[in-house]
Order: sequence, then structure tokens, then C-alpha cells
Amino acid sequence: MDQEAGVGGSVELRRSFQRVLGLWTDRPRREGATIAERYTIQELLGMGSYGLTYLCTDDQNGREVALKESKPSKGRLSAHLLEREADVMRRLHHPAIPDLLDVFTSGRRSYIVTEYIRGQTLEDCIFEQGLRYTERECVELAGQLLAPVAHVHEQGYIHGDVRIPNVILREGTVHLIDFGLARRLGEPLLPELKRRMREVPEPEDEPATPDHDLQDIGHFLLFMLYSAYEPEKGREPASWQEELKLTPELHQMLERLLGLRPGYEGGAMELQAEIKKVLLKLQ
Ligand SMILES: Nc1ncnc2c1ncn2[C@@H]1O[C@H](COP(=O)(O)OP(=O)(O)OP(=O)(O)O)[C@@H](O)[C@H]1O
Repeated sequence: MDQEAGVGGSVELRRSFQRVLGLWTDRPRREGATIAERYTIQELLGMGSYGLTYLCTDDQNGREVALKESKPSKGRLSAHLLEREADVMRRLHHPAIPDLLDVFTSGRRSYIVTEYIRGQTLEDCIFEQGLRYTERECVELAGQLLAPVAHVHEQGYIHGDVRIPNVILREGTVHLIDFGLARRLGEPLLPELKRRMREVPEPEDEPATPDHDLQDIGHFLLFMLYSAYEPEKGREPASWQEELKLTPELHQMLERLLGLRPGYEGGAMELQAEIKKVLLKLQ
């Protein structure tokens, strides 16, 4: 018994040590620092579990770029995940997807550099700016989002993480970012990707199909629609079907996207046609 406690204790101690070491080795770089003698940091954009993303200036041409750096404390795994992301992005060429500009390693770190999309994520639009979206605006944005998603599918991949923090709105136009969970059609969710996800519902173990992204678009639509939802005082929380008073055509489209009715076997093209029909009803 004592021995087990001792072993458990030493494992805990090692974990704490790794955590502290991680905090130190992964600490963000300061503004103004230059990476690979080319990219000067303007600001830290975000710190994920496997990488840090900075807004940088490319000193060769003055362009703003998003530079993602692997975390050294996560060793080979974070570099491998970045390489995977670069492999997918290399194949994508779409106006609503940032271009991949550079991939390199420097010291023990790997980097990918993409076009910087100056705008706001839809998550920030809703939760920081408090914007409310009408049914029509939500469906229009979902329709716009479908274009880059369809392009990813045509290249033989799924995005795997179509959510409001990964959609940037720039001058009214949506852009899809963060291909860190993208995988080939038919590919199961690899353990290294699973570890990167916060929560993995069981069906994610299934081989990737376009329907994964279409379901995510269903959840994306729900988030957007709830931005305008005002609960009546004292009313118990209920299902979205009861809370959101939607046009019947949109209600049905959402049920199909969320797997409550037969889905869109014709993939993004079929959904695009359905979105056009729903928009006509929302004139
Ligand atoms: N090309 C880009 N243009 C503008 N902002 C970007 C771009 N790429 C990433 N960002 C921003 O940088 C931050 C972190 O980016 P990203 O989501 O790619 O990192 P991540 O490590 O994959 O994060 P997470 O683990 O939370 O998914 C986010 O706020 C995101 O909006």
C-alpha cells in the first residue's frame, strides 16, 4: 500500500515538474522578437495545447501573416501535428481559406506561416461584441461557409472542426481557419488528433466522411441562431426545437444536419441547393 502511494507520488511529482518546465519552455515570445530572421512578432493571437499562434510581419514584403509555432514541451507530437496541418493546407486553394505561405523548422520547433485574415471570429462577434443574427443572416453565413468546406471535401479531406471560433468574418465575408484536426476522407481519428481535442464523442472514431463537417455546420447554425434567443423570464430550458421559433424549412434542414432525419447524402452540393431554397422562404 505504502509502496503504491510512493509510486503514485513520484508520478505526480514528475507530472508537476513537466508542467512547470512546460510553462517555462513554452512561454510566449515577446513582441518585436524576430523568428528565422524574417518574421517579426506583433502580438500573440492564441495559445493552444500544442502550439502558439502569433500575428507577425513578414520582413521580406511587409505582409501580415499568422505564424504557428509548435510547443517544445510537447516534443515530436506537436511538430508532427503541425506538419499534418501543413500537408492539408498545401492542397487547399480557396479565397475563403488562408493561403499556406511557409513551412520550416528552427531549433526544436516547427512552424507554419499562413495568410493573416484581419477580422473577427464569429465567436467574438457573438460573445464579445454581443451581435445578434437573424435567421436569414445565419443561413447566409452557413451558405458562405459551405464553399470552403466543399473545397476541402473536393480535395479529399474533412476540416473536422467547423466551429464559430474557427470562422473569421472579414468585411462580411467568412473565412475558414485552423486545419489542425483535418483528416483524409475515410481516415479514422488518429490517437494524436484525439489527444488534441477537448472532448471526443464516440462517433468521432468512425472514418471521416463529409457528413462530419455537415453536422458541424448544423451545430454552427444552432450557435448562430441562439445569438438572438431571449429566454422568457422563469421559463425552464427546453430543446432548440421548442425554444427557437424557426421557419419550417429551416427547422427541417437543421434536423437533417443534426442527424434527426435522413441527412444529405449528396454532400455539400445538396446542402447548398437546400440553403438556396430556405433563403427564398426567408425573403
Ligand atoms: N490565418 C489567421 N488569420 C487570423 N487569425 C488567425 C489565423 N489563424 C489563427 N488565427 C487566430 O489565432 C488564434 C489561435 O489559432 P488556432 O485556432 O489556429 O490555434 P490552435 O492552437 O489550433 O488553437 P486551438 O487549440 O484552440 O484550436 C485564434 O484566435 C485564431 O482566431
